Amino acid sequence: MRKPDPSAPTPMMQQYLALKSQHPNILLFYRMGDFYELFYDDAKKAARLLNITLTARGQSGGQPIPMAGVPFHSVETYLARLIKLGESVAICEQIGDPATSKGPVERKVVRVITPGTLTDTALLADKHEAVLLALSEQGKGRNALMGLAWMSVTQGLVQLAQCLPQELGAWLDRIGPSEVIYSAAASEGLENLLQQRKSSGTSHAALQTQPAWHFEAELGERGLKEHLQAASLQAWSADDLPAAHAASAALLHYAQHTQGRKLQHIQGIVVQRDDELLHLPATTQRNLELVQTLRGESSPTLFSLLDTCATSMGSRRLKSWLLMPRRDRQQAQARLDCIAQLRDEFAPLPLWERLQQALRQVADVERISARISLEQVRPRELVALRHTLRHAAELAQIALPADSPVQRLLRQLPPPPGVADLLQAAILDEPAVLIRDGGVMAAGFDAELDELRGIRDHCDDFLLALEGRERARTGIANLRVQYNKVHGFYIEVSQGQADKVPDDYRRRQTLKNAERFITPELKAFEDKALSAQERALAREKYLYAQLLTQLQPHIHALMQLAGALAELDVLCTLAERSLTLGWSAPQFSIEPCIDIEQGRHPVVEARLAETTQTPFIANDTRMGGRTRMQIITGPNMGGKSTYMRQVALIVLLASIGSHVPAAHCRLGPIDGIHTRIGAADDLANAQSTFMLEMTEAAQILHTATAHSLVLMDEIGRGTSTYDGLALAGSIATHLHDKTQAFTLFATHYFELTQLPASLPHAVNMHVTAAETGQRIVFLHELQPGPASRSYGIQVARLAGMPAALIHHARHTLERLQQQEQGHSPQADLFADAAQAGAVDGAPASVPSPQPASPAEPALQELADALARLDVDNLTPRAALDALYALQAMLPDAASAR
Ligand SMILES: Nc1ncnc2c1ncn2[C@@H]1O[C@H](COP(=O)(O)OP(=O)(O)OP(=O)(O)O)[C@@H](O)[C@H]1O
Repeated sequence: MRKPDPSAPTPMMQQYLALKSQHPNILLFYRMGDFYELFYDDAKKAARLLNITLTARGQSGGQPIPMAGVPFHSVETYLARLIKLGESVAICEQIGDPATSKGPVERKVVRVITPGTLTDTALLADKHEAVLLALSEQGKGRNALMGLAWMSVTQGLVQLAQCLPQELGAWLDRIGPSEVIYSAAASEGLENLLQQRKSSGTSHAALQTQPAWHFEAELGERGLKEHLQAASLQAWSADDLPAAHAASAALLHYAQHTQGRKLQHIQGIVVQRDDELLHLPATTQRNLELVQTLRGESSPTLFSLLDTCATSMGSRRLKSWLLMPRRDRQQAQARLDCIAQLRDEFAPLPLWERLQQALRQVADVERISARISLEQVRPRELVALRHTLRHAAELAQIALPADSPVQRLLRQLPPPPGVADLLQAAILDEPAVLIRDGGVMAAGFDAELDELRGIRDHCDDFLLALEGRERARTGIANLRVQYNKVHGFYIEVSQGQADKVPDDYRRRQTLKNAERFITPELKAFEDKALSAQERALAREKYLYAQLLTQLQPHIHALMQLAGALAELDVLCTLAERSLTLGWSAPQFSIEPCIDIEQGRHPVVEARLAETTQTPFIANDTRMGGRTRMQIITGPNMGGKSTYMRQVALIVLLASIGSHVPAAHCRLGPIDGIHTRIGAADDLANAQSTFMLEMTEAAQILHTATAHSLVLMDEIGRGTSTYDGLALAGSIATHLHDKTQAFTLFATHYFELTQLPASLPHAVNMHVTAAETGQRIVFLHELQPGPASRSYGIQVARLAGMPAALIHHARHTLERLQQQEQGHSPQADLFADAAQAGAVDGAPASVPSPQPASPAEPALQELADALARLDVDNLTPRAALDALYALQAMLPDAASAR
């Protein structure tokens, strides 16, 4: 006999390795009793990521096998951490019976959890959509085309797009996927782009490659048709998109693979086209703090201010409206029409409030429906669904004028008939958390279950009744029906009475003083009773599965209902926000314009109201016609950034069909909002602040059009004054002459205020401040014309700089200003450029100083005299005298008088 090889893997390890080979790139959680164990490299990685102990089990090739494990009852916490880190996990369960297994228990990977395919309540935040995106590539060089297909598994809507490779970044910003899958044979360009976005922190999406053959256009088209049960995709305008079809092939395959089943709940496809959506690059999303603050927090943001939604479905929908606004105004106008009606009284409450009260009772129908389809739904979710269906039916009954905008939405609310009744009949009002434990199905739903439960619950009653009947039948007064673990149920009769038992009594056991019998009736009861508990549980599980099957045909209708509820919720929210925050409905025009009266920054306004209770100063914005560019100057802290952002936010809010924080707003066509505001150092990507600044500015110059809104905040400050000034001037001129975008250009370079002299569509604006003594008060009012001076030193003083330092800085400033008055090339930089008509907007090179005019020494004298004046200590009389004296010093004093 051959001796077993001690280094050969054990049967269990063989099983593990076979399973692991099917999931080579992700962590395999291998169930062993009360633990999930990980082995080899998986164990090392998990130990590092989860901070759990790395141990060893057995040996392989003479080496100990690394092992790490997590208890099964707390697995969700560990999974959540891994998913957050972008990892994917295959869950392998024991599916065989350990009692009857020879060798290792049969095991199977029952689900794969990945960042983009989450459906689990415990792993998925209520207000967050986990989006899976598949990317395919078609053609090469000038014919290259990217195909995109994406979905949230809990939403059941596949979205498709095609774009040029250079447009992919904008799409990735727009979609914000949690996970991206692409071909293992992807081009270097695609691989680099994805990796670079990840390493620079632009995207946190997990990246997964899939075999190239998963990206088959024909396969994708067929898959979509199957899901939609349609002969063609023409009705969705999605029939001629081979690259997107190829991506959807991989998308559907991957999603189904992770869920371990076909996705029944895919209810539609939407084709997104670049020219139909507003451009909102990642930088804009970040700079405008739409859903995240610059510090990465979730509040205060525009979304956090808006989101008073009654349901999570509404919150998710609102977020997607904010991040994917459309260019055409039809959709926005339709929403505005709804909001107008929702703001109306619907005695005794405004309509929005009446509806929102009902919506507060509504559960997350979208996710519940998806989980029904994936057979993951929990009993209590079904109870919540039942309640929701009743509320939806009531909402649908609200009498509104026929064909009014809200009525059209309400018409989509009647729930699929019969579903609420079925759920009512099938599920207990307060079922157990998991079907695993039983106690879920309602009484009266299934006769067999009722009987099994009856036996279990009424065992004692039955035995007492039987005892009574048998005593009467036999005439044996001390006959007793009893039970013990060894012999089960029996009828005990004392030895003296044993001869009175009827013929159907079978002897079970003879004791010294008694005989024990069983009857056919008692035997049948025993069979039922002993297994009633187990069988009741098995029956419940069976019935629950049957119920889910019965619900499958209604998924489509439930998903539609979810969509209507979500939309209604967002519209009610926008109506409420507009009333609470004092917003007004924007008007759309076909003429290019951004015309805002009394505009406010909604988030800064809310914060001011909360913290200091100071009012926000509203400002007007008039662009269009002649004016395309505002050069904005003014002191630090004056409100330049706030003003520029408020214009962008108002434009965005109007584009999604919301009211806006302004007294009045008229808006022409807008195709994108581009921003270049401040720069957080991109250390991770080893890009200098200045490099990043220029990269972002370059992107804007390439993508913005005459219909874009561009915000440029202090461009050029990351380099030397002359470089920065020259670049800032050139960029402004390019935006004015070439791009012709609506541009808000804030700058600290006073020289740039000379640009409007040569740029006919540019105007100077400044934020105001007042100085009292050495103090400065920011008025935050936007006024025409350039700022007269900056207040850097006053702001530094406000910031708490030491008094001595401020004093020193004042002196240095005075000296510098005096020198500049003598011979400053900077002051003339743009005047010169303007006169020379600077080619392509580039300011002319630094000009040589002009020959001194004969008046200059006299002016210098005058300036010196002015500087010497101690204005604070002058009496009114002395001040008047000083004024006369100064005037007399003017070179042509005589003519001046
Ligand atoms: N219109 C306004 N009404 C009331 N307060 C305002 C207004 N605009 C700005 N503020 C307040 O002033 C602060 C500074 O504004 P902001 O950052 O826009 O100034 P800035 O001119 O861009 O400054 P810097 O040039 O230093 O970047 C804001 O945080 C806000 O509290």
